[in-house]
Amino acid sequence: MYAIQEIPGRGRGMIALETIPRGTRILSEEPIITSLSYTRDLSGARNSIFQQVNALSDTQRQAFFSLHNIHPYNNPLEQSFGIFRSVALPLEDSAGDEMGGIFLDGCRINHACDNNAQKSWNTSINRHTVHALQDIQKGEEVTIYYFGVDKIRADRQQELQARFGFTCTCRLCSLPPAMSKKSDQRITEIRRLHDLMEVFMTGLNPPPLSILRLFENIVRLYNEQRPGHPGLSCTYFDAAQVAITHGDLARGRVFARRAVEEWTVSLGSDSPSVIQYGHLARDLPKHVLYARLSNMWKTAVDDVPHGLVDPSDEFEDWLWRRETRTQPASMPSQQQRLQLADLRNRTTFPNFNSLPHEYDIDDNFFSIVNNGSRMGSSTYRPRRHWCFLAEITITDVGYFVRRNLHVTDRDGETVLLAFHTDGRGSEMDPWLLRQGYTVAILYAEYHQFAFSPPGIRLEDSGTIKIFPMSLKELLALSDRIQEFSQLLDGGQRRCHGCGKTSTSLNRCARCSLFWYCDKNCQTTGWHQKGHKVDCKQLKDDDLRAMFLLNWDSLDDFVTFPLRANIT
Ligand SMILES: C[S@@+](CC[C@H](N)C(=O)[O-])C[C@H]1O[C@@H](n2cnc3c(N)ncnc32)[C@H](O)[C@@H]1O
Repeated sequence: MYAIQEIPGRGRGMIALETIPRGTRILSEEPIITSLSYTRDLSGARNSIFQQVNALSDTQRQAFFSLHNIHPYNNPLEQSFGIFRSVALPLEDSAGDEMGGIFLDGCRINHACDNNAQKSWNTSINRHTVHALQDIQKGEEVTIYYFGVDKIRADRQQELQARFGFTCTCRLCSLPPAMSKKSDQRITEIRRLHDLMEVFMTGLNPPPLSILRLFENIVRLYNEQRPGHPGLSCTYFDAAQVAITHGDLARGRVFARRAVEEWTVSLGSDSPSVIQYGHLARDLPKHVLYARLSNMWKTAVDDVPHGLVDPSDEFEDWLWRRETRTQPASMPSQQQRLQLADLRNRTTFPNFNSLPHEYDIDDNFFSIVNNGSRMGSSTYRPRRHWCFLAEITITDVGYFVRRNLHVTDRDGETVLLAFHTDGRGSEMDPWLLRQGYTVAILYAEYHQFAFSPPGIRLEDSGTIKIFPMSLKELLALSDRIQEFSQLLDGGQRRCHGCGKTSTSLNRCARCSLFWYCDKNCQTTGWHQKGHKVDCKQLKDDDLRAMFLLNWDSLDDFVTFPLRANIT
């Protein structure tokens, strides 16, 4: 499959003698010399290596002494140690201790930052393996990545020079500056998301949707960096764990299978990861983490929506629990304009994870003006109004510089709401800053804080309103308004007292949103159907305006008090 050959400017290297398909095991090799870490016992390691060299056959010893050595030496003992330090590859002994080893072919493989093969020590078979990460063409050099994690170009160059004595000229290192910068940005972003994940994971009950979003972004960045990136397997596996800890066996199985597929390609079907997790993917309900944190995402293993094929955009939407994309808002018809807002409408009242990201132009919320190109001087403006609704769950998250709250949306996602307003939150009525009350934030955006998980950075106190009721109560009120206040076909409405529909009902003189046949029905509505409470709440002009505003068309931004914006 391969030959070890001289390659101009790189010493010797491994060349494919035929096309090697992705996932092929190119090499499976035992070490001829091993040593524990020499930093602990330098002279012991040096002597042990030299003894092993002397015990090799003549052919092997000759092959060993022809290996690459970047260290100066005066005698065969120093030479042996220099070679070992220059080219040894990591392995584990049977006790799990980390060691280094010499592999006559494995140690000939050169580095590329966009390597086409993956090296690994396989503890199931005690061999060093190399697998093709992509199809490798006949005559192409087989390359591996000398580091453990992705690094930006400058760091790679500096470390390859310092540790291995060469300047890398691979495709990734030779990209034009703009593309190289983009690649570095992706690598930095992947690292940042991994760090963020660590922060999340140390929390007591990390918000699962936010974590899933993190993994989704990491997978996207890996794929943009290069398809089949070896980091994908662990990310899919982490996503599987999040799904199953919340009872979602269907997605857990898809993620686990993807992880196992990627590991099979890069490590082989006999690798410990594939053996252990392949079994897990087949028997998820028995996993120790199953529903460990909650059962809020409960699904059975086969609960994949009917008709969805993997891969397809719809399948990915389902898998990553993406809010289904809504149609861009168009001008509402006269009939629609007469409709009262439904606070359960997810386009107008999105949950946290469906909010536009502050640096993203989301077609659902923004449209381009000036007809210019996206890169040019054109600007964007919201195409509709939207409002984030969430219940205050913690009122005193750090009081020192500004007021910070924790709020929870209707999907159970808890996020930080940080007051970056002029008064840093002091302009809020303290009586309203209570656990269990509901915040409404106009034009809220998904903000990535530097030192805490994503949340909402509130800049304008005119865009927030707190209603003294729980989110559940607010949504229930919205449901009643949908049922009893909407104009039905033929100009009818439904009586809130007796439920009959008619064209000649009288409306409540106080709130003007509920309709009744007569005094009797109004008394029934007031005392038996809760209108006494609703009507009192609806005295707040802003609450009434939430239902009356035409959210679908935007002439100008609106702020609280909203009443002024109702025509
Ligand atoms: C493990 S050895 C690889 C085999 C080596 N080329 C040989 O002739 O035995 C590592 C050394 O190979 C060379 N090397 C590896 N990757 C290289 C690359 N992309 N460009 C230039 N030299 C490289 C460097 O001298 C490095 O110290």
